[in-house]
Amino acid sequence: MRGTCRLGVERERLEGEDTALFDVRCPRDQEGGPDVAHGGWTAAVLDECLGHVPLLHRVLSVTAELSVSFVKPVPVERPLEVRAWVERRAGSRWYIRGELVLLPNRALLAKASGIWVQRDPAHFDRHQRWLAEQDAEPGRGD
Ligand SMILES: CCCCCCCCCCCCCC(=O)SCCNC(=O)CCNC(=O)[C@H](O)C(C)(C)COP(=O)(O)OP(=O)(O)OC[C@H]1O[C@@H](n2cnc3c(N)ncnc32)[C@H](O)[C@@H]1OP(=O)(O)O
Repeated sequence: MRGTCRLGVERERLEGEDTALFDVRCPRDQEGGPDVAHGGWTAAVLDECLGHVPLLHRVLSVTAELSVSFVKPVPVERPLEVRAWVERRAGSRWYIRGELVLLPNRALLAKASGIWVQRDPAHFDRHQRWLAEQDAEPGRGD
């Protein structure tokens, strides 16, 4: 699959059954320090890539938990790669891990693990109904 996204994911592909590879480049406008990515970009791109693993299996899911280790500063506008793989599945939960590396040497920059929960296509419609209830009853909070 080819394309671009605002996070700088340029290409994604499955490698075997349970691993996906993503060509990534941090856009200059995601800079958080001189020539390095904002940590929010690193977390977002790992969320995006790890969350695509169920999608590549035609399963819709949302992120329930995400943990990120920032190992090294991430340079902007350099070729990077994310490798994401399924650690295990339990019920509707997908436990997924991933790493962000600097090409060509594959030096580790960040790693992540998280839980994605399978949803049906009505997920966002239910959310809109919940939001309308919130608007109808300000102060309720549940
Ligand atoms: C998705 C449909 C999309 C359609 C359009 C396509 C667009 C393209 C795709 C776009 C993609 C965009 C993607 C994005 O941008 S995702 C954006 C960031 N994430 C979110 O917005 C998620 C917000 N949270 C929720 O919606 C709910 O809290 C969820 C859905 C996560 C759980 O809600 P709820 O609690 O009501 O669900 P349930 O009671 O039925 O439990 C279900 C299962 O989940 C397990 N569990 C729950 N919480 C946790 C947790 N924290 N850790 C571990 N596990 C947890 C639970 O044990 C159970 O497991 P099992 O017993 O079944 O095994």
